[in-house]
Amino acid sequence: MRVLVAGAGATGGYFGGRLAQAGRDVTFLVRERRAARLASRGLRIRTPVGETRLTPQTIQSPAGAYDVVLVAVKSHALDTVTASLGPAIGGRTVIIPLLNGMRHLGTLTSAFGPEHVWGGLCMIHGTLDEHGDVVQMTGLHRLVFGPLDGGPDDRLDAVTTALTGAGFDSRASRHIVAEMWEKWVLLATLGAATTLMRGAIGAINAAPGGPEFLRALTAEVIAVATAAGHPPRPPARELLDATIASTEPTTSSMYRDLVAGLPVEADAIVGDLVTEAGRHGVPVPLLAAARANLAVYTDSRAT
Ligand SMILES: NC(=O)C1=CN([C@@H]2O[C@H](COP(=O)(O)OP(=O)(O)OC[C@H]3O[C@@H](n4cnc5c(N)ncnc54)[C@H](OP(=O)(O)O)[C@@H]3O)[C@@H](O)[C@H]2O)C=CC1
Ligand SMILES: CC(C)(CO)C(=O)C(=O)O
Repeated sequence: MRVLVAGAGATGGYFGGRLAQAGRDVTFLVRERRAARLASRGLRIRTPVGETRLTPQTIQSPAGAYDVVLVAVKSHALDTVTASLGPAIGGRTVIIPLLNGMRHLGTLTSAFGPEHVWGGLCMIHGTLDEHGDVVQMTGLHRLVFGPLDGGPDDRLDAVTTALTGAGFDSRASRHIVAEMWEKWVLLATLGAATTLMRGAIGAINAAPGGPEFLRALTAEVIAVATAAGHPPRPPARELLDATIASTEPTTSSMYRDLVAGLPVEADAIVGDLVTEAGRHGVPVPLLAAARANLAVYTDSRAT
């Protein structure tokens, strides 16, 4: 199976790199500067247990169809990458986005049709270092994917074979929309809390009023997801409760971006939940404050 990974950043570089390392036919769709960096340094992946260096196949525009396209760009790059993907999409191509939030499903489905777009999510604490090398900061590395309607799909077995057994946790799901919402709830809580408080979950829990703040924010996010028809199921609730109670320096990719002065996915991760809350009449003062905080940050970057 030919796999195209659009974006060779923290997530695309990690999961695409691991697939390539496992001998899968992987090509990265990258822009000029990233292509030059990958050509000179290779794709280096640093993990808590060691470092790998690969020589990745890269292209700057697709010239033919792929069987699987993993979309691994930030939400602000989605329109541009979507516009460039056309030639990569053949009759049976499956597009699996790794983006956080849900809005990208609409963008991809409008551009390519529902028959091509599956759901997907990844769990990793990843970043790029000053050399552009991929850094997996903890042992977490999970990929989940599946048809949006959960129904049978004659491409599922081949896609599953292509994306599993490559040195990270990976599985197909018949409930991918529920799993994406559950991940969104977790990530929005983490992202809103850490960016608003400018600190990790452990530091927030050590602050006076910090645990109460985290519990109140979590309750808001769960209330929105529940009103939208996607209440997190018990295992997701348990993970969320454990995450917000943590004393560890747990952060989110949005927090790491903010601290680095990079653009943040404010609308896709937090803003859309506030909009959803408004639609259902759910009061979300803390989430709204997190959205305002991110808007101030975004405006300050522009000036
Ligand atoms: N990092 C993490 O820990 C996690 C991130 N996520 C989610 O995954 C998604 C991707 O995030 P992440 O991998 O961290 O982001 P990164 O910023 O690390 O990587 C995104 C990559 O996309 C590339 N890109 C942007 N526009 C284009 C384009 N038009 N064509 C080709 N490549 C392009 C950028 O390359 P260039 O160098 O050219 O700018 C960059 O390398 C986000 O939605 C994020 O929320 C999910 C789980 C964990
Ligand atoms: C849930 C978490 C923290 C890990 O995958 C994440 O998705 C992120 O940091 O963007």
